[in-house]
Amino acid sequence: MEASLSRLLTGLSVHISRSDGRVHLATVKSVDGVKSTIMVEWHERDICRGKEVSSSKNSTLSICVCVRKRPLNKQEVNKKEIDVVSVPGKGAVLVHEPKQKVDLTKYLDNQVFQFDYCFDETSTNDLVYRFTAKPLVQSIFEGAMATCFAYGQTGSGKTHTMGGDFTGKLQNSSKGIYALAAQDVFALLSQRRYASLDLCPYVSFFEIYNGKVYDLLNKKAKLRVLEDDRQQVQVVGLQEEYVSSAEEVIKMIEMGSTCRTSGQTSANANSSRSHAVLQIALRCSDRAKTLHGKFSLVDLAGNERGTDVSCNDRSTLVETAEINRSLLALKECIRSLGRNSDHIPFRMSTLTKVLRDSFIGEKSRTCMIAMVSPGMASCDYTMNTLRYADSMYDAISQVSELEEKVYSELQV
Ligand SMILES: Nc1ncnc2c1ncn2[C@@H]1O[C@H](COP(=O)(O)OP(=O)(O)OP(=O)(O)O)[C@@H](O)[C@H]1O
Repeated sequence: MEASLSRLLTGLSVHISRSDGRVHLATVKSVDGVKSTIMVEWHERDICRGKEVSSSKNSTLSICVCVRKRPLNKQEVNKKEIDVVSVPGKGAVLVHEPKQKVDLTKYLDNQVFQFDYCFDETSTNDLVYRFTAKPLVQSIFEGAMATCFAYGQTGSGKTHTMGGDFTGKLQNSSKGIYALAAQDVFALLSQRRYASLDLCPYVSFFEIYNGKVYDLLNKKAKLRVLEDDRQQVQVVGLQEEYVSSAEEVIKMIEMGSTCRTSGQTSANANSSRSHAVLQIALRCSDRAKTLHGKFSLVDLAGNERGTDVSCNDRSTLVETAEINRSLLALKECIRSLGRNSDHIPFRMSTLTKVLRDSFIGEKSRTCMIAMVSPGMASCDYTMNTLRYADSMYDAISQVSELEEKVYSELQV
């Protein structure tokens, strides 16, 4: 993990603020993952200066787009699949796309994409969490509506990243972003600076399948989505349970995930056709339980459905159309958010409707983690995933430099 972290950050240019107000452009020289510190160097009146500073400050960015590459799995290794994805560092990802010239000679077309962060196959969930969802947890204590999406083709690692590891039907959720976020919510709740807010955490967990909402904490009850005349969207009857520990949240995730997959012929195939949404809401302890901040963590449906036109039975076509619509709507909403547009097209799909809070207001914070499979057989899907993420990254005009996001708040 330390090696990955170091590769990700070393060489980056960062702005550091001195206590007297001066700001220097410095370079990250090394990273100490154990002490959570980084060594930075800068030039001051031609003299090279260095300082070890804490890297634990949070980002202030409103939208962050990242890529995570999973390792080749056993099957791919057995089939001697070629790894066509490289993550050289500094937010870049390369796809070595196999192509053929008119004279039939084969060659690799190297496609380069740039994102906020790219995580290679050695990166742990913990590392991915630190750079993606962790800064959003703090933001909900400051009143934000935060959302973290896992996007990608079936089998690319969305559930592994969000929900933790599955062995058969058993799930170990404690290592997924859902659980890591829940643990941090409870850690922050006990901090003195937030204790005075008297906030209570509540959890809901639901899935959206074919444009319908099902409550995963209430026996998969089918729920209606209504919008009132003040444009407030309500999922009528959604169970929202008070939680007193991260362990309780983990139990709910495991229970809800079982409910999500039970009764289906193929658990994985089903999960890839629905969007799962875990929400952690912080409410004031007043009578009305006023909403203070909310974190929505979304494990999206597999995006390959949207491009796969080979299957034409009716239910699959309906599913495909719905997934297409919702992923397109999501892209448009995030692009509009990134451009600070007045119009957010959240009514385009049930997914964006129920997440309306996430796309409006100044306090909205979003993170998209695009998962890619490394094998050559997945190359087209990988390219589609990266193009989708790239169109969001591209649209985020107010995105500041990578170094500013991570370090500009550092005080030396
Ligand atoms: N980064 C990773 N490191 C190790 N194993 C991984 C990683 N990502 C995914 N896997 C493994 O790959 C398999 C498929 O991953 P996962 O179920 O998370 O994919 P998915 O994108 O959620 O698929 P679906 O859309 O079908 O739900 C799982 O066995 C998972 O444990």
